[in-house]
Parts: sequence; C-alpha cells; structure tokens
Amino acid sequence: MSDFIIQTKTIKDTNTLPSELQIDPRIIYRELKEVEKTVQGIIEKVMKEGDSGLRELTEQFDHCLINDFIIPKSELEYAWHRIKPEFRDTVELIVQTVRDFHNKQSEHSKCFSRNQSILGEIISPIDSVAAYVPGGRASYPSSVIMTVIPAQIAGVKNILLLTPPNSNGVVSSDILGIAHYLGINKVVRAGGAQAIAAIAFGTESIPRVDKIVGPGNIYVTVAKRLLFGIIGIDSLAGPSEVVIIADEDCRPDWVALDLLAQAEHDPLSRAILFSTSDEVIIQVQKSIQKELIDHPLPFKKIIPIYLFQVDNLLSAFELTNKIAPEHLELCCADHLRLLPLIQHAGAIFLGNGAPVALGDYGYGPNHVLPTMSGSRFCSPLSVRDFIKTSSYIFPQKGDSTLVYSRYASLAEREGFFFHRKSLLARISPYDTL
Ligand SMILES: NC(=O)c1ccc[n+]([C@@H]2O[C@H](COP(=O)([O-])OP(=O)(O)OC[C@H]3O[C@@H](n4cnc5c(N)ncnc54)[C@H](O)[C@@H]3O)[C@@H](O)[C@H]2O)c1
Ligand SMILES: [Zn+2]
Repeated sequence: MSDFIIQTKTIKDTNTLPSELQIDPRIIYRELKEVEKTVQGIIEKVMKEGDSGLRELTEQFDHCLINDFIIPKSELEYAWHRIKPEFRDTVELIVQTVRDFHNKQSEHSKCFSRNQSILGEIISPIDSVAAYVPGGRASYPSSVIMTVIPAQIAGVKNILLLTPPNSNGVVSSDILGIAHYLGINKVVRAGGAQAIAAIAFGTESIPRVDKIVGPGNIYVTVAKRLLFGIIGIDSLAGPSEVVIIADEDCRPDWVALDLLAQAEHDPLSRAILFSTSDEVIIQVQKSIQKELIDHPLPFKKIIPIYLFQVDNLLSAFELTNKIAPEHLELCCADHLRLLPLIQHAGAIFLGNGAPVALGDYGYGPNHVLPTMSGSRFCSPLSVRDFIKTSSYIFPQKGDSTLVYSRYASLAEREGFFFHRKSLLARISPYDTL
C-alpha cells in the first residue's frame, strides 16, 4: 500500500509554476524514450510473429495463456443478460446522456460558391476503428461507452474493442455486456502495447483497423505514438490528473475526496488544489488524512497531493492555464462568471455538485481526455475524432480567381516544370472547361 505526501505551499509568483508542478518537456521526452525501447521490442515481436508473438507477450504481461483472442459473440450477449436489471438500467441511462451530448457534435459536409465556381468539403466517417478499454489495474466499462458512442454517431461501420484479460484470461463481464448492449460484436482479449501493435498490423486472427482510440497506461500511450502514421490515433490520454480551484464556498471534505479520486487512478496521477483560503487547505488536508486511514491508495509508490495557497482566484486561473490539466474543478463562488478565464483544460466541472467522477461515469461529455498538458493542443475524444474531410473544387469559366497563369508562376518559382505546364495547358482550351 502506498504512502502519500501532502505538499503545501503558498504561491506568490504566478509567472512560473512551482517546480513540483513543472513538467519539463525534456524529462517527458527522456522518459518516453526509455519506455520506447521496451515498446519497440513488443511491437516488432507482434509485427513478425503475429498471434504467436501476441500470445507470448500476453503470457508475460497479463500472466495468462490465451488461445482465441476474439471473444465469441454469444459470450457478450450472455454477459449482458447476466448483469442485474438495476445496473442495466444505469447503463441505459448513461448511454442516453452520453449519446445526447455527443449528438450535438455532429458535423456536416459543406459546399459554397466563389464567383461561379463550386468548392467544398465532404465529411466521411473512418471505416474501421478499435477502441482500447483499459483493464490493467482497474477495469473501465465506462470507457466502452465513451469510445463507442462517438464512433457510432460519426457513422463508423466497423468498431471493435481491445481490452486486456485478467490473469485467468477473463475480461470483465461488464465490458462484454455493455459492448453487446451498444451493438459491438467483436471484442479482442489483448491489452498493452502488444494489442495496439496487433491492431495496427493485423494478425492471423485480429483484423487491422484504420484508427485506434481510447485511454491507457504509458505502454499503450507510447505504442500509439510509435505506430501513428501506420494507424490513426486520438490524443494521448495517459495517467489522469486534476486541478481544483476552491475558495470558502467549497466543501473541503468533498474537495479531499475528489483529489483522492484522481490519485487512485495511477501512481503517476497528479492531484492539485489551489485555494485562496488557508482554512480550506487545513480542512482538506485533515479530510484526506482521515479518508486514507480506512482506505489507503493501492500503490507501492509515494503519491504526492499538492495543496497550494494563492493570493486570489485570478492567480489560481493563471497557474491552471500553465498546467493545462486534464480535469479542472471550480469549487468557488461565481464559477460561471470565471469560466472564460480558462484557456487550457480538457474537461471543466462547475460547482460543488460536479465532481470529476460524474464526468468519468457519463454525465454527458467524454472522459477520454488529453493528459500531460495536452489540452494546450488537443481536445476531449469526440465525434470529430471519427470523421475526416475531403476537399473538392469545381472551377468555372468566369470566376475572376481562376487565373491559371498566376498559379503557374508559383509553380515556376518552386521549379516544378510539369506543374507549370499542367496549369498553362488550361489557358488555351479555356472555352472547353
Ligand atoms: N486520460 C483519460 O482519458 C483516461 C481515462 C481512463 C483511464 N485513464 C488511464 O488509463 C490508464 C489505465 O492503465 P492500466 O495499467 O490500468 O491499464 P491498461 O489497459 O492501460 O494497461 C494494462 C496493460 O499494460 C501492459 N503492461 C503492464 N506492465 C507492463 C510492463 N512492465 N511492460 C510492458 N507492458 C506492460 C500489460 O500488457 C497490461 O495488459 C491509467 O493510467 C488511467 O489513469 C485515462
Ligand atoms: Zn477518474
């Protein structure tokens, strides 16, 4: 069981993050490089040996021998019917709330005219997608809902799930049952980097797909990075993190629970509080200590929880934008008015009634979110991750922007003979356009 340390501090300078919170990109790069060596070996083994390589790696990392990686459809159906009716009702409710939210993200093809010419963008869904549902330390049936629903709304035809088996070779029946309820009939019993490699190259029993999405640990994340290009990927959703901004309006015992809820995900998780009130910090600290007496965190590593005092809420927002956290809770008065101050955060939770766990379990938005400051340049998983666009042009005589010679002059500057000629050729038979 883990020890944990609570680090408290008063922050005056909001221009730079305190050193404990800084993520040095060089260190991240080096750490990723370290894991890359292991992951590269795993990928190459699956690439060369297919199912037998995957089998060996599953034995090594998941401690079980798997004969058939594809779980029969009948098992999925059986799992759904074995789920107690009250929980089935819960799943149905959550599927509905997540579907409602993601339905609003649908995009449509666009067509417009410029002078007489027609230009536009066609939107089409990706053909085949694999959703990775983590299952190492904990099982994440909620991730089935979060990955499958936006893909279905986008119109992806072939969706399969990848999830690691436990040491008995078994996958959580909740994952299988929910997959069945959502109409998925292919679940692959494989996890970690080896599963990502299998789906990128295809093996004797596992089909290759166009894109892999979903959260996972560092091995899954690094495998996705290394295979990007051969396969499409979503953002890199790694170990979870939360920032909570709280003033006297918060409930310190609830804030403590929300910090612990992040810390229990992964030994690499980060849980950070910025508060304007020293009393809140003292109470949060007491609550954390009290909670952990009965329920210590399940890791061997020491987990730091950061409780920082700031002079005012503005400073808290400045620091938060520098962190660009995956989750952000605003447990402060006037949170709606303060919302525009947030520039970088994956998912934002407003008010004391909105714990991150409500988002984790499907109040509406997606829980697959960019981590490691990725919200500076990435968004939560959405319908947009499962579509792509093709542009088109249909130039017409009379369009004043259709001056082939001008485009040809750019080709000339770039030194491309046939580009230029291809354009100039259009000038004389202009009338036949
Ligand atoms: N950011 C998000 O949106 C989001 C959402 C849910 C979960 N998560 C994160 O997903 C992660 C889930 O991690 P997990 O470990 O529980 O499950 P996982 O399924 O991601 O990883 C388990 C697999 O890792 C492989 N593995 C374990 N140790 C290894 C080693 N030493 N070398 C090579 N491979 C190894 C094994 O094959 C195992 O099957 C957590 O970090 C959690 O925070 C993130
Ligand atoms: Zn969580």
